[in-house]
Amino acid sequence: MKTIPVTCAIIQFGSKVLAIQRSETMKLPLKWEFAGGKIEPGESEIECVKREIFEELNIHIEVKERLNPVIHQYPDFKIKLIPFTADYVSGELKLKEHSDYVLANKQELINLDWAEADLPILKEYLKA
Ligand SMILES: Nc1nc2c([nH]c(=O)n2[C@H]2C[C@H](O)[C@@H](COP(=O)(O)OP(=O)(O)OP(=O)(O)O)O2)c(=O)[nH]1
Repeated sequence: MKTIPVTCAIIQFGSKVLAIQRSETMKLPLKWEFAGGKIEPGESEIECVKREIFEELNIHIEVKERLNPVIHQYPDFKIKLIPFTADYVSGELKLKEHSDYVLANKQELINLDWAEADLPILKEYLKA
C-alpha cells in the first residue's frame, strides 16, 4: 500500500496550542488532529504546511522546528505524518472544514480523542 505524505503543524498561540476536530463526514470522523494535509506534487513540506493552514484556518504561521515523522497504518490507508512546531502570526481563525477547535494548555492536550498517528507526535512535543 502506498504511503501518503502529510504535514501538520503544532501551532502555538503564546502558551496555548491549537488542536482541531475532524468533521463527521471526513475520514477519521470527530478525531482531533493538528492542522495540515497532503503534500502536493512539487511542493516542499514547509510550503505544504503553510498552505494547508491558510486553507483550513485562514491564518498565517511561522514554522519553527521539524519533529520526527510518524508512519502509521490505518485499516484502509497509510500515512507519513510530518510534524512542525509553529507560531501563530496573523489572521482571524476561521474553521473551513473542521467541526471544532480548542486552544489548550500543553497538559490538557492529552485528554482529547486524537487520530492515532498523532499520539507519538504529541508525546515527543510534550517531552520537550
Ligand atoms: N492534517 C492532518 N491529517 C492527519 C493528522 N493525523 C492523521 O492521522 N491524519 C490523516 C487524516 C487524513 O486521512 C490524512 C490527511 O489528509 P487530509 O487532511 O488532506 O485528508 P482528508 O481526509 O481531508 O482528505 P481526503 O483523504 O478526503 O482527500 O492524514 C493530523 O494531525 N493532521
